[in-house]
Amino acid sequence: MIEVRNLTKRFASQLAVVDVSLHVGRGETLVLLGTSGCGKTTTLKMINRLIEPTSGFVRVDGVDVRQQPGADLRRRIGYVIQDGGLFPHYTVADAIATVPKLLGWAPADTQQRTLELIAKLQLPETALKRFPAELSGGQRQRVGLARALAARPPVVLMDEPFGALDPFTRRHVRRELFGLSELKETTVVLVTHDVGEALELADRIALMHQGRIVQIGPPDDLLNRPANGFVRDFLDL
Ligand SMILES: Nc1ncnc2c1ncn2[C@@H]1O[C@H](COP(=O)(O)OP(=O)(O)OP(=O)(O)O)[C@@H](O)[C@H]1O
Repeated sequence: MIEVRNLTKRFASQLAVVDVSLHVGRGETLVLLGTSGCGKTTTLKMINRLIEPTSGFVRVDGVDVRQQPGADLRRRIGYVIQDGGLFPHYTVADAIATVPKLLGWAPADTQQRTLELIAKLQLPETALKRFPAELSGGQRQRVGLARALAARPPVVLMDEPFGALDPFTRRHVRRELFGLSELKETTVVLVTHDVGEALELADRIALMHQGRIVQIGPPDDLLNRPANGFVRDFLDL
C-alpha cells in the first residue's frame, strides 16, 4: 500500500532523515517510534508531500505521490495531528466537511457521513455547532480523526495524535479510536515517542534514531530480539 524507498531529507546542513526504506501493507498499522528530533515527523510529511524529499520516493498504491494531483492525495491520505489541528473559526461540522467539500460531495451525503462519524466517535450532535475552543482535548482529538476519516481515505497518517491528552484520557481515546472497525480496514502510519502506545497499537514498529531506522518489525521482535543496545535501552529491556 505504502512504499518508501531510500528517503533522505536534508534541511540546510541538517540531515533529518537518512536513507529510510519501508513498506506498509493494506490495513496495517505501522508506528514510527523514536526520541524527539529523530526524523519521525519529517518522514511522515514526506508521505503526503507536506515535505519534499531531498532524494528517494514514496509510492501509494503503486503510484509515486509526486504524480498524484493534490486533491487526489488528500482524498486518499487522511492526516491527524496533535490536538486535532482544527481551525479555531471552523465549527465541528465545518471541520468534518472539509475534504468532502473539496471533493464536491452533495451536502446531504456530507451530512449523513458527519452524523455517522460523530455517532461512531461518541460525540454529541450538539457539538456540531461548537468551535474547537468549546470542546475538551479528547473531543478535539476525535473531531480531528472524524475530519481525517470523513472521505474514507484508504490511508491515514497520524502525528502524535494523542500527545495533547493526559495519560488517562489518552488511553481511553486511543482504545476507543482503534476499536473502530473503520480504522481496522485503514492503512495507518502513526508517529509517537511513547513506547507503551507503540506496543499497544502497532502491527509493526519502525524504531528511528538520528534519521535512520534502527529496527523494524512486530512489537514482539523488538522486545525479544532487539537489534542492538539502543533498541534495548529505548524499550527499557
Ligand atoms: N523545517 C525545518 N528546517 C530545519 N530543520 C528541520 C525542519 N524540520 C525539522 N528539522 C530538523 O530535522 C530533525 C528531525 O525533525 P522531526 O520533526 O522529523 O523529528 P521528530 O522525530 O518528529 O521529533 P519530535 O518528536 O520532537 O516531533 C530535527 O533535528 C529538526 O530540528
